[in-house]
Formats: sequence, C-alpha cells, structure tokens
Amino acid sequence: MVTDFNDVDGEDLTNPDIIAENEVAFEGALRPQSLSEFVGQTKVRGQLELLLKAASMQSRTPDHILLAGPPGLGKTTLSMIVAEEVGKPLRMTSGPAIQHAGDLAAMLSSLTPGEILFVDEIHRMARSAEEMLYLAMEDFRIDIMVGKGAGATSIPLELAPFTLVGATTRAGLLPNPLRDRFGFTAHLEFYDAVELEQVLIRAARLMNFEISAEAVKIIASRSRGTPRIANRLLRRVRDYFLVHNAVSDTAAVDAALELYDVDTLGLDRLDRAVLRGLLERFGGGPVGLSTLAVSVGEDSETIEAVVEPFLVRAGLVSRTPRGRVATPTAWEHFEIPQPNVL
Ligand SMILES: Nc1ncnc2c1ncn2[C@@H]1O[C@H](COP(=O)(O)OP(=O)(O)OP(=O)(O)O)[C@@H](O)[C@H]1O
Repeated sequence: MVTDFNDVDGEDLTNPDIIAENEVAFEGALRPQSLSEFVGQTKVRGQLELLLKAASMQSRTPDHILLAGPPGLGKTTLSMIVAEEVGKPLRMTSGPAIQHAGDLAAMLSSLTPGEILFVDEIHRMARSAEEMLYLAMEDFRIDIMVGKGAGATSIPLELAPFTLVGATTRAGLLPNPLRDRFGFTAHLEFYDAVELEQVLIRAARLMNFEISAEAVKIIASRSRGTPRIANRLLRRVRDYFLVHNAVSDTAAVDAALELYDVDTLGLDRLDRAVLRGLLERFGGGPVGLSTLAVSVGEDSETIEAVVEPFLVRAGLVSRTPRGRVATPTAWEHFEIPQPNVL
C-alpha cells in the first residue's frame, strides 16, 4: 500500500476518537504484518504463537481471543496479524455497531469457514447480541426467532466455524459468560522505552525519515508507553523538521512536542487536567473517579480507560479503596508543595 505521509493535519495527538482519515491510512501503513514484526508484548506474542500453531497442527480454527488493554497498544494490529498468520479473511466490526441481535446474526451467518471476526470495543455490544454470541462461540450455531408472542419459534442455524477476536479497553465490563468463552485473554501492557524506540526506528524507516538515535530516545520517553502515540509524535516531529528547517532533530523534537502540548513525562492536555484537578481541587485525593471526571468535564469511561491506566503506570496516581490519590511524584511534577499529611 502506498501512503502519502505528507498529508498533514492538526488532529489531537492523543485522542483516539479524533482520527482523521489520513491518520487511519498512516496507521495502516505502519502496522506490522506478522508476529515476528510486532514489537514488544513478548509474553502475549509467545502465547498467541502457541495457540495458532496448535490450531494449525490440528487443522481447526484457533480458539476465540480476547485482547484487553488501553487504546493504541496494538489490539487491531494483532487481530490483523492473526488473520494473516492463519491465512483467512478478516471481518471487522465494533460493539457500538451491533445494536440488535439481528445485526450480529446477519454477520455471523455470512462468515466463511475459518474467517476471523474482529469486534472492537466488544464491551459496548447490545445485550441481546451478547447472548446470541454465547451460543455462536460455543457451538457455532445461533437460534433465529421467527414470529412473535405465543406462536414464536426458534430455528437453529448452523454457522461456519470461525474465530472471534474481541478487543476491549474495559475487560471488567464484559459479563462473565462472555469472558469465559474466550480460550485466551491477552492483557496488553504499556511498552517500555526500548520497545518504543524499536517501534519508532521501524516507522521512521518506513517514512524515509532519517532521525538520530538521540531524537528517537526523546520521542520514546514521551509517548505514554503507546505505539500509536509514538508514531504520531514522530510524524509531527518530521513535519516540524520539514517546515522549520530545524538545526538538529533533537531541537525539532523539543519544539514539536512543546507545540503539541506534550510534557516531559509524555502527559497530554487531558492527563494534566486530571492530575491538576486531583492536586488543586481535591488536595491530592482520595477522590472518586466519577467526581474527578466531572471536574474536568470528561466522561468517566474515558478517564478510566484512557487517562488513568497511564497515570497509574507512570507512578503519578494510585488507586486506593477510598478513591484516587496523587503520589509525591505528581506533586513534584507540577512543582506544587505537597500539603502536610497527618
Ligand atoms: N507492537 C507494535 N509494533 C509496532 N507498531 C505497533 C505495535 N502496536 C501498535 N503499533 C502501531 O500503533 C498503531 C495503533 O495500533 P492499533 O490500532 O492496533 O491499536 P489498538 O490497541 O487497536 O487501539 P484502539 O483500542 O484505539 O483501537 C498502529 O499504527 C500500529 O502500527
């Protein structure tokens, strides 16, 4: 696929909901095509490799796979790799697009043998569809209801064997019967700096962008442990370098990251709003997540799925039974004196 990497726009670097069409093309072009090209997540890769190999040796469809983790860590990419590795087509949909059991029935009944069905945001699927999925996953069969009221009957419909790959940022919201029907659940972790450097070096090569090891290091350390963010920052740095004819690429990195409001820890505007709110309005907590979300005008799902995981992993916030609490590192980062705690 040929992608025009010069198609620049001013999208929010970290908001997964605001992905312009060219951003999708850009992401697509950078996606690893095989497990061996997929950087990091060593454990998950090994587990997937085993699962796919065992299925292939027994000439059966691989077990259903659930991919859980914050946005941008590679869930969609892994689903594409699974399809590639088993050599079967991939059908992609998302939970919010399945609002009725009928939507799901139509999709399931048209699957070809061995096809991979990827359902992104699977926790947002309609309840009626979820129930239909239980049977489909277990027995490759669904029951179609015909008629209404006392005369209603259900007609069983055999399905071609398929592998469901579900992705979720909120595994905890999946009902147990659904969670239990996945043969394997992969919890994707944030990437460490060295892994992100590898992601960046690979992306820079694909973009024909010559960048120094030092600049790569800085971008990696400010990418929120997330390949999607690393790739986007790289593009913004490349833009900056191009437009401003910067003296060095490290100067371009600093300037571009400042321009796009990414701070030294890689925190974006929303991360900082949440942390500042926690420190300044709630004295560092403990405070409940929904109260915190309201105070920054965001919905709690975004705070819980997108913001909080990284703040916890960065050691800036800790979760306690009484609510979220800012750590001493958070106070230091904002250079606000920590009130004395009795
Ligand atoms: N392990 C990896 N190695 C190299 N690039 C990666 C890796 N993981 C993700 N990427 C890149 O990051 C981008 C985002 O990945 P992807 O869309 O798979 O994330 P996601 O977890 O599905 O996100 P979301 O939950 O928002 O859909 C893609 O362009 C992909 O190329």
